[in-house]
Amino acid sequence: MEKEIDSFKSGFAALVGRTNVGKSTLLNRMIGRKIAIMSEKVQTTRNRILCVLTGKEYQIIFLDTPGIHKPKHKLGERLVQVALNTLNEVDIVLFLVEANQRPGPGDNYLIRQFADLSTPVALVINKIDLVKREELLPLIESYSRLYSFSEIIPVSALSGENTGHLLEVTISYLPAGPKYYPDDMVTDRPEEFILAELIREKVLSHTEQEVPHSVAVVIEEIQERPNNVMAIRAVIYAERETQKGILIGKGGQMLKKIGSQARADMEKLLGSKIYLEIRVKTKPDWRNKEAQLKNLGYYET
Ligand SMILES: Nc1nc2c(ncn2[C@@H]2O[C@H](COP(=O)(O)OP(=O)(O)OP(=O)(O)O)[C@@H](O)[C@H]2O)c(=O)[nH]1
Repeated sequence: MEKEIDSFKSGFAALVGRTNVGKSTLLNRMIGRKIAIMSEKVQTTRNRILCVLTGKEYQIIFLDTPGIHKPKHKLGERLVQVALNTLNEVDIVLFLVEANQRPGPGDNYLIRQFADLSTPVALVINKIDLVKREELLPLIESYSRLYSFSEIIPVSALSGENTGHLLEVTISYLPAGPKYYPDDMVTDRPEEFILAELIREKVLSHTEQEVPHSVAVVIEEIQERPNNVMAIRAVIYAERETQKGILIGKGGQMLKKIGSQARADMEKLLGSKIYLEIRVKTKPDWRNKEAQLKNLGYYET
């Protein structure tokens, strides 16, 4: 195909993969800025995060789909649906797997969803820094037996190895198109979402067991004040009183820690001085109540 230097290319790329394969890390690596939430614990990306990467001749809109997994409750079902709908709307699906793991039931489940897709799917083998080169070939072979991938690209999101190539390949799948977003636009998620995710990230990294996944964060108010100051009010919703207690901590210590670390990240991201006020409330069993899910912003149209 002849390269059309004059034409601008733009389109959508969906990042798909089991939880913890490194989607957020890869997205952040490609965008060059901390947008997606990162955590050691699984299932942290609940919402679809959209990032925009604009180059001289291209614009890629990345959709970071929520970790697809077998749904256990209503929130889970909804997440799977959102993720699958996304795949039909994009120009390329980047299917992320880990170099240090054989294809498992989670991957098979995802690959089965690809069967009805007309979108090209690229197999992106992440975390190649964790394995020896010679281990890659058998892994590629076993994935190739499961699906006919349009591309196979080994990368390390952590070190950045081969992520430039991944970028080039992604661009090659974009159609000629307009610049949808201004150059300086990195994400079209409402600011609230990213701010809430920064708080939830701190909750996840400081709490254990059943607390993290039953927590939702809502930004109630963002107020711009003089001298580049922003005042932000947030609520952390827990399912039970005991969890609320853990989140507040002895003498408010835990909440203080969560707050000051989230604030530091917010200041970095927004370049403003931040006044952050966080309260903790309980909303019993919110995960199974559709109306409450809607209130908490988990339903997208
Ligand atoms: N060694 C190594 N670790 C990586 C690499 N990419 C990501 N990780 C680590 O893998 C873990 C999960 O990464 P995330 O980016 O949070 O994964 P995710 O797929 O977004 O996870 P969810 O949000 O749960 O879907 C983190 O501890 C990352 O530091 C890589 O290329 N090499």
